[in-house]
Amino acid sequence: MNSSTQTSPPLVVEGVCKQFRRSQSVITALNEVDLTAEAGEFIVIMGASGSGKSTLLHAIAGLTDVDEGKVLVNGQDLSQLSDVQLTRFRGKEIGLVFQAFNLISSLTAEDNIRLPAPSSNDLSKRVDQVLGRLNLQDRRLHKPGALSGGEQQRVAIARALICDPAILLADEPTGSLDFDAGQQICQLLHELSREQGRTIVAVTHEPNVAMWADRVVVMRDGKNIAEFTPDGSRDPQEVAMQYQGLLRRPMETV
Ligand SMILES: Nc1ncnc2c1ncn2[C@@H]1O[C@H](COP(=O)(O)OP(=O)(O)OP(=O)(O)O)[C@@H](O)[C@H]1O
Repeated sequence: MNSSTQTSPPLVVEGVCKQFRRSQSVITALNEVDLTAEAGEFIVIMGASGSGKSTLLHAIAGLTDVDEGKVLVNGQDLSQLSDVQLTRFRGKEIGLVFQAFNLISSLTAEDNIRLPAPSSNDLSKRVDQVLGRLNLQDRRLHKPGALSGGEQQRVAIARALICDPAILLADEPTGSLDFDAGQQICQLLHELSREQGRTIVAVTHEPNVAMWADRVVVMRDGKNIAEFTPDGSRDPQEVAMQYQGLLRRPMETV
């Protein structure tokens, strides 16, 4: 681990570029993206389809190599790690949550949560803590098929938190949920960032999700062109107006 671990922000993205080659064409998915996230910040990334949101999240998770620039998590430059080191580092420092939950259907909620954690003397205590915090104690022995969508996503978040990662990344975390369940997940992410000083970065299309963020980063054509701070009124229309206003501004003024 890098010696600057103690003082570095949990997440620094510096000048990251990523292109994909498709037969004759080259697609610029990320174009010199810079982003710093502090401990306890809940950041939401919004942008039109194809603007590079998922590619950025994957680059932060070390799931996608970048062509230029670097991603530092807790001071560690991901590009300096071998594949084995990166897998180990990701398991410890980066929690991942997906739209489709990605739980193992044959395992109970408790065993899904336990899965990524190396066995240790205090693992059972940690599992109990996480189950308790996510209000899942009475669901611990249920398999995913016997859980609601919101409960499944809470299990997925518990699994992402079990190793106490520096950052939690969520790709459309409410995309498979109805409105109420989605709002509960947003509130939970908001509370986790506050209570635990956890840095959370979520990708979404929905103003209903973005309104819970400390900071909304707006992406267009692979570039984070602007950002704004929701005013705390939890008004999705207000967030949608701010977002659309920034998105419509000509490139030279943003
Ligand atoms: N593996 C890949 N191979 C080729 N092109 C890709 C690949 N992944 C992403 N792209 C392209 O890169 C651009 C950015 O894609 P990305 O998935 O990051 O956008 P997004 O903002 O997350 O979109 P959406 O909201 O639809 O999920 C798009 O033009 C996409 O087609």
